[in-house]
Amino acid sequence: MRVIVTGGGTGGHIYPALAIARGLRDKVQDCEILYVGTRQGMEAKLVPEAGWRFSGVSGQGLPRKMSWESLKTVARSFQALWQTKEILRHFGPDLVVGTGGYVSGPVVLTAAMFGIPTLLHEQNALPGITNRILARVVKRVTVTFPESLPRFRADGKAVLTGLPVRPDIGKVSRAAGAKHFSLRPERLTLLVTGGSRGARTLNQAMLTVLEKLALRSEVQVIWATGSNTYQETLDGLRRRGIDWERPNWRILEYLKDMPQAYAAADLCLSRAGAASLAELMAAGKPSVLIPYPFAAENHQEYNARALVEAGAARLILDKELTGQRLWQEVEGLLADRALLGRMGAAARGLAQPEALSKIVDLCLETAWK
Ligand SMILES: CC(=O)N[C@H]1[C@@H](OP(=O)(O)OP(=O)(O)OC[C@H]2O[C@@H](n3ccc(=O)[nH]c3=O)[C@H](O)[C@@H]2O)O[C@H](CO)[C@@H](O)[C@@H]1O
Repeated sequence: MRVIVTGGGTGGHIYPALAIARGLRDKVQDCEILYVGTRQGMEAKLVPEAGWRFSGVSGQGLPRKMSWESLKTVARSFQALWQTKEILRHFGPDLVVGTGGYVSGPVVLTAAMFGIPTLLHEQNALPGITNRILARVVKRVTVTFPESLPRFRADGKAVLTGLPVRPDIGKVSRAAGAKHFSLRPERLTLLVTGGSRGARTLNQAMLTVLEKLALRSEVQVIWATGSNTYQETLDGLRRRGIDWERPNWRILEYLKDMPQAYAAADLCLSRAGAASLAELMAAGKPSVLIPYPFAAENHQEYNARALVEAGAARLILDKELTGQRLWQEVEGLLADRALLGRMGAAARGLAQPEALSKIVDLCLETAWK
């Protein structure tokens, strides 16, 4: 069986696509997978590094206002359609799976036009623009939240599956996770990520948290600042006179090894993108969530509420986030291991461990029926 998976722009579209690729390869003997992304997107680096075959097409998100620059973008989009046609002709897929983000558009659309079976996955309760348009031409749509079903349901294509996470998330032992980062498994560990691109406000607030934690060597920290704000974050630490190169702190641009990072963590501080939340549930980790306030229709806050209501997470709104407020929450939670345990169990209770196998089964059904 030959499958093209496509999705890009941010980790929230890329990792579900990689999870589906892995699920298909594990289930189907001789399954050949090709990942198609843009040459500029995060996927161009992440996907080959994860060991998958990758083909890049031109293009980036479509502009909202017309300008000379945006005309060039439209031209690149036509180029992407042409390049996609060539990729489809050479690879000859039995199925094309799209997980959203700009690149999904030309790839899934062209495949559908050639009569190749197509399946989409939607991560958010409010479907993104690419998936809303593509839903009209694909054979199947799989969704994370029941609330998005009515937006696709008219022709009965949409199925509730949950969000597929990388199969090793939640399967790595604490000892192996800590060892991976050369940390000590018996010590309390804080994991901090601002989604796949980092979060400036969270990074700012973290400076105060680290100022406090600098006095507590028994707490370990793994913090991915995001590539764009790594340097300014280190400058911020320097300005506050905080020596960040410590044996118990790992401050990095990006974590390629989230399964190990979750395994090592006792408490996670995070944005509330749909993939991050599904992973927190799969790993059974307590969290403090700071939703990105400018996500379409404030969907990150909506995403976060389910965990908060189940007692799995605490919520801090971005506009209320200060270093002091974050420290208050972190200090209180780190002091109560029993509470962390209950929150972690509540998170695990929300996980949808069958999401990946449901999607893989639907992929096979879509390709072969
Ligand atoms: C600002 C914005 O609109 N963000 C959207 C974007 O977020 P974003 O791309 O940040 O997506 P998520 O938070 O859902 O997922 C981030 C992914 O990146 C991974 N990761 C992150 C940091 C790191 O150092 N290493 C790493 O591997 C996480 O494990 C996760 O798999 O897509 C999500 C899914 O469509 C949406 O719900 C978010 O609202």
